[in-house]
Amino acid sequence: MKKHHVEVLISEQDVLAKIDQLGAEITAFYQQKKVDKLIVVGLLRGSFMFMADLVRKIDLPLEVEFMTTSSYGIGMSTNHDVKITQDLNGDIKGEHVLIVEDIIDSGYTLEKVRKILALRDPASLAICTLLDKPSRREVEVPVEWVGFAIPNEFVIGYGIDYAQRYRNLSFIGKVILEE
Ligand SMILES: O=P(O)(O)OC[C@H]1O[C@H](OP(=O)(O)OP(=O)(O)O)[C@H](O)[C@@H]1O
Ligand SMILES: Nc1nc2[nH]cnc2c(=O)[nH]1
Ligand SMILES: [Mg+2]
Repeated sequence: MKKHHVEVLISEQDVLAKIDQLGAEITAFYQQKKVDKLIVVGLLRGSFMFMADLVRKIDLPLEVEFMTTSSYGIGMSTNHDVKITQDLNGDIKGEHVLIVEDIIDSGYTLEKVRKILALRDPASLAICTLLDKPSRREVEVPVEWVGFAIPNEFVIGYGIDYAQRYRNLSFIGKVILEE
């Protein structure tokens, strides 16, 4: 870990207000489609906190699943080699699936997960990400719900790490490198 400090980018209050809004939009969308059950898939580890708060704001019958992906290791850049280190437990054929992610940056993680899950024939597949860094995109991925579009800063907190630290912060911060 390089010498650095952390500044607040999005406050806890703003994060929680956005999640209220996302939960209401997601609920209305699937109610309108008369979906009777949703499978919400969180991508570990980054999405664990967002997932926990978001599902409490989705007022639909749902099941929770997790998949573990990894591409950033201990540094600040992706190696583009996204690994699925733990798969879903259940079958999603014929199910309505919502993928929940903390951040989309290059797009490689969500592109891979979206492709893999689409091959399993779900009834529908959608993505909700809390953060989006559009200026960093290297591969295009359709994303149905975005919480905040953010500038090209290395962010941490609210589940997101720098070398595995800071996941426990309640706000989204940015890492400022020193020297
Ligand atoms: O759009 P991309 O460039 O693929 O980057 C986004 C992904 O990178 C981070 O995960 P990471 O692989 O670091 O693992 P983690 O979720 O365990 O922190 C983040 O949580 C996203 O999953
Ligand atoms: N911690 C962290 N992981 C990321 N993965 C992709 N973008 C980011 C980022 O800004 N911060
Ligand atoms: Mg991740």
